[in-house]
Amino acid sequence: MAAVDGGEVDHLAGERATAHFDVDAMKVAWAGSRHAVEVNDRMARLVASDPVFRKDTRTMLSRKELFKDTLKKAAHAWKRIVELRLTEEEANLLRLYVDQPGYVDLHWGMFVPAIKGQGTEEQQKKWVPMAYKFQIIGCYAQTELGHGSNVQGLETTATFDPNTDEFVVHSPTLTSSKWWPGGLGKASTHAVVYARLITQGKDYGIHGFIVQLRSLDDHSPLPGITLGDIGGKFGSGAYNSMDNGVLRFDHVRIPRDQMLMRLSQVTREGKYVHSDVPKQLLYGTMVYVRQTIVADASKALSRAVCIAVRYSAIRKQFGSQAGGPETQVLNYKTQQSRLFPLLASAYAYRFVGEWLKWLYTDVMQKLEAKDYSTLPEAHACTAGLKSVTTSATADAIEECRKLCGGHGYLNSSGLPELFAVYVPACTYEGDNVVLLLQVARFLMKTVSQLASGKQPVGTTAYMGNIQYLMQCKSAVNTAGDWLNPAAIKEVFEARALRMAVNCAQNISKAPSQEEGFSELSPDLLESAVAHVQLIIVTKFFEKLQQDIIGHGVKEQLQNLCNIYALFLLHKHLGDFLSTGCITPKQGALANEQLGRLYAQVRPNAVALVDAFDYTDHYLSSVLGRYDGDVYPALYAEAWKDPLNETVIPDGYQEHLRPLLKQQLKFSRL
Ligand SMILES: CCCCC/C=C\C/C=C\C/C=C\C=C\C(=O)SCCNC(=O)CCNC(=O)[C@H](O)C(C)(C)COP(=O)(O)OP(=O)(O)OC[C@H]1O[C@@H](n2cnc3c(N)ncnc32)[C@H](O)[C@@H]1OP(=O)(O)O
Ligand SMILES: Cc1cc2nc3c(=O)[nH]c(=O)nc-3n(C[C@H](O)[C@H](O)[C@H](O)COP(=O)(O)OP(=O)(O)OC[C@H]3O[C@@H](n4cnc5c(N)ncnc54)[C@H](O)[C@@H]3O)c2cc1C
Repeated sequence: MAAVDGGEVDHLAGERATAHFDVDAMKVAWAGSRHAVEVNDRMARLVASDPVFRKDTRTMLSRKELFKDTLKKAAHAWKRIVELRLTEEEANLLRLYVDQPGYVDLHWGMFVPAIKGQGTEEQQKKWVPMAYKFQIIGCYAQTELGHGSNVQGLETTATFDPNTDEFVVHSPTLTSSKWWPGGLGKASTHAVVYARLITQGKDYGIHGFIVQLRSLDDHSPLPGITLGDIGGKFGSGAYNSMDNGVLRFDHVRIPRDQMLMRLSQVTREGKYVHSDVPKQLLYGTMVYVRQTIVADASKALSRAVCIAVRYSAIRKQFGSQAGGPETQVLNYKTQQSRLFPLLASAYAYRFVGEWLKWLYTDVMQKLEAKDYSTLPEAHACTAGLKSVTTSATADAIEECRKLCGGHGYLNSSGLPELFAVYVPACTYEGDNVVLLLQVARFLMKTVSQLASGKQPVGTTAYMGNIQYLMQCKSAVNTAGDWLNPAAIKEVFEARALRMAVNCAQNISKAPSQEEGFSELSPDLLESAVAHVQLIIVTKFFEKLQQDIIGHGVKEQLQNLCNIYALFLLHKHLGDFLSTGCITPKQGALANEQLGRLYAQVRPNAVALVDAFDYTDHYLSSVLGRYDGDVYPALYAEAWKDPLNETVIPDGYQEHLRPLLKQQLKFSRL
């Protein structure tokens, strides 16, 4: 302890020695089980030890080289999966640790789930085995040039022709071109295409269809199909490994049985039949993926935080008196107050992601039993958590870059690429603002039902306590009182409910519900965020109620949970004050307690990021190396840049030499 506070520990081994908890047990808490630690570790090492999966020069490749490299890695990964007879769990992890976005993400992540979720048993029997053996490659073609968020506004048509028992898929306008689907540009042979179903002259809205795009013999586009890549994207390397595509149909015919018919059918005669299931199940694949994106947020955030914490323990600046050692930047209170809430958020998102996976599985089981009652909550939770965790994670990765100073801006820090790959998560699978407005809509509905005496359940159950929560005053009197979970939960519940009720009251004053919703939408966003943050805080507390084993593990998690909650309270102090949930004095006490908690985390910080159990290969950061040997690695990495392949740069003879020889002179000189 003294060594850390005194700034004498100058390498990571020393940092690890100051930890007050059992790191191996924390690895289990983080991964979910001992089995999960073992399989994660095995797959990460398998990838790290395979030269085909190297990624240290990735940011120096041209787009074409990068794409070819992605194809190579995907094929090699598949070869290893088959050779080693990996289970589905192992195969998913292997792909995760390959860590290069590519067509396989959409094939496994959306194409297969769309067929499983929306196809009949017969359709699943036909298509899923082909997809599982990679005899076909699929993508998810929903978004168009003119519409992404407004799914009901899509323009592609699928018109039933009873004469031939086929659908005719067509792109009637430029804006109806499919635009963005990952894997579509160059790799996919098939797509699940979302189009307006038209039969017997009537438009029945958006439905899914399986459409073959490319020949299975030579990969050329099938007649009537125009397709390609939509062009380079943000950042070097990064998401440019993905072939996001454009696709147009010119009266392309597909058999009737390639309409995904689990939710509704078109008969041989062309009659439209809708099963008695909610039509929102059409959006089921998006709900599934949003749930996986929350788990991904904790992965991305923990990677960035791992890099920033380790480097902050190595990096020293100032503080040297009379030749004494300088201070580790991790010892600066400002560095701690920026970094430790992000560390706490990584753990918070991990646990809420775990819970969301449970919720999703539970909802799916209920749907199988034709109980659709929990669908709105599943939608609100997945949409809200996707939105809040991805926005915060994107901001946090950028903050970690800044926390690493100048070196954080180098590609070799791993942070620029991580940011560029991650930031579109705020947009794909639903723009974060659009999704929060869905949560707000759900909250307004719940509030309006309170008057009729309907008891809210699940994550809105707290709203049932409206009499108390609308008028309660926090009893916090000292900084230490903020360590009481009940005190924290109460103010988070009161804030969320009061914000929702304020919005509902203001909407009710508008000429119409719709106008009120639109006018109040900025406030509704904040109300939705307050509700989602309450869910995250609550699920962290619930995690602490579980059986957590290992010396000191629970105590560390308690600290992180309190940091997460009190950091939010500090950041959104305006909400808590304006709704009268706390007084300014109580706000100041929360901040005081935060400072104390940071001091408790400090000696454990490096061990807390070690518990993520990331290999150096997965982190791909010279700053985040496990051994902390940062400077030689930074120095060596610079020499790998193609610019350093020659001492004299290309272009010297044409452009530098003439300049230096002053053959071009200003006439006035
Ligand atoms: C392991 C591998 C993983 C692979 C992928 C992993 C990570 C991602 C990696 C890379 C990215 C790769 C892929 C990206 C893919 C995509 O982006 S696919 C395209 C995604 N597109 C969207 O998300 C579009 C967003 N828009 C919408 O979801 C809807 O259009 C919207 C909900 C905004 C509005 O729909 P609309 O029908 O107009 O709705 P209403 O507002 O009128 O609502 C009608 C009622 O339906 C309820 N509802 C809406 N959505 C859902 C839903 N998903 N589930 C259940 N219910 C839903 C809504 O609440 C309304 O209910 P009430 O009438 O109020 O009761
Ligand atoms: C990297 C990446 C991968 C993708 N992969 C796929 C894929 O595989 N398959 C696929 O089908 N699609 C894919 N997409 C498309 C993606 O799903 C859409 O881009 C996303 O849903 C957002 O829709 P949009 O582009 O139409 O945004 P827009 O809706 O046009 O958003 C523009 C702005 O308008 C605002 N806005 C829109 N509607 C409202 C509203 N009602 N109220 C207030 N503000 C609003 C938004 O907040 C945003 O600020 C991908 C996108 C990206 C970036």
